Amino acid sequence: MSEKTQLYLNGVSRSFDGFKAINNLSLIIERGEMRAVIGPNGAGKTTMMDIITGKTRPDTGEVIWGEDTDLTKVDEAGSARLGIGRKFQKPTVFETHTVEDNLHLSLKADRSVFGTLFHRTTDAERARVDELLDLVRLTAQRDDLAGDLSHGQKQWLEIGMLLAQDPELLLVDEPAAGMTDAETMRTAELLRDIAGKHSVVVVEHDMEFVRALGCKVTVLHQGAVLADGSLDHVSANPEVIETYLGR
Ligand SMILES: Nc1ncnc2c1ncn2[C@@H]1O[C@H](COP(=O)(O)OP(=O)(O)OP(=O)(O)O)[C@@H](O)[C@H]1O
Repeated sequence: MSEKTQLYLNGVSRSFDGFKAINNLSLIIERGEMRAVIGPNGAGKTTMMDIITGKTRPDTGEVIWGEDTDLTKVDEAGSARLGIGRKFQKPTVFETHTVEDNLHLSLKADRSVFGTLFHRTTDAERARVDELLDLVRLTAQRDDLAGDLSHGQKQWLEIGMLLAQDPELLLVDEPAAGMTDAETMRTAELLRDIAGKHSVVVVEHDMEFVRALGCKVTVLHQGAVLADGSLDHVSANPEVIETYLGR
């Protein structure tokens, strides 16, 4: 494993009632890399993310974080503490709080309740919130209630809330689902801005969006890697066309 490796999956399998949802899956994500994961329904994309975050234990195989941390021994809270942030498909923001307060609350999330109650916002925290607002394209909406944002804006806010925790890896599940075309393209730009500083793994079905991400693509099928490389490279693969793109 090289020093650049952030996440290493080797020979990972997981069955549910005899059905192999993940079947000898191997994958390496480098530090700062963005990777798109595509594949038909039931290919194992969600199960793969469940295994990375410690929600699901693999039956066999290695899941290593950084140099030598065994993620198969860690639960979801533990993986979050290690620096793995996960964005589920449905946005979960504090609807009755402003956009800005949502970000402040996320910065403080690792404090005890007592600490949060008596905490005074520091200049450094204010600067960090400004930076996050800018990054997630919500500076103009900072005083709006999160509940009043569009679906796409809520997704960006939640990405900002995860970034407030400064994760080393961000797992993002179908961010473009339900977005307008313009929001979809802005989301791709946003994720491109985040990559480099953070590793980003994006599960997605929208091929226009995947193209806009401009990153390496991994095609999952029946719980294993069917192909990987550039979108053009995997799109020309006859097996990928047969099992996924040609449908
Ligand atoms: N907890 C579980 N119990 C039983 N079967 C499960 C469980 N989790 C996943 N599976 C099965 O494992 C297979 C892979 O599912 P998974 O959700 O990982 O696929 P996916 O690639 O994310 O699909 P989609 O694109 O539809 O979200 C499916 O056949 C699913 O029914």
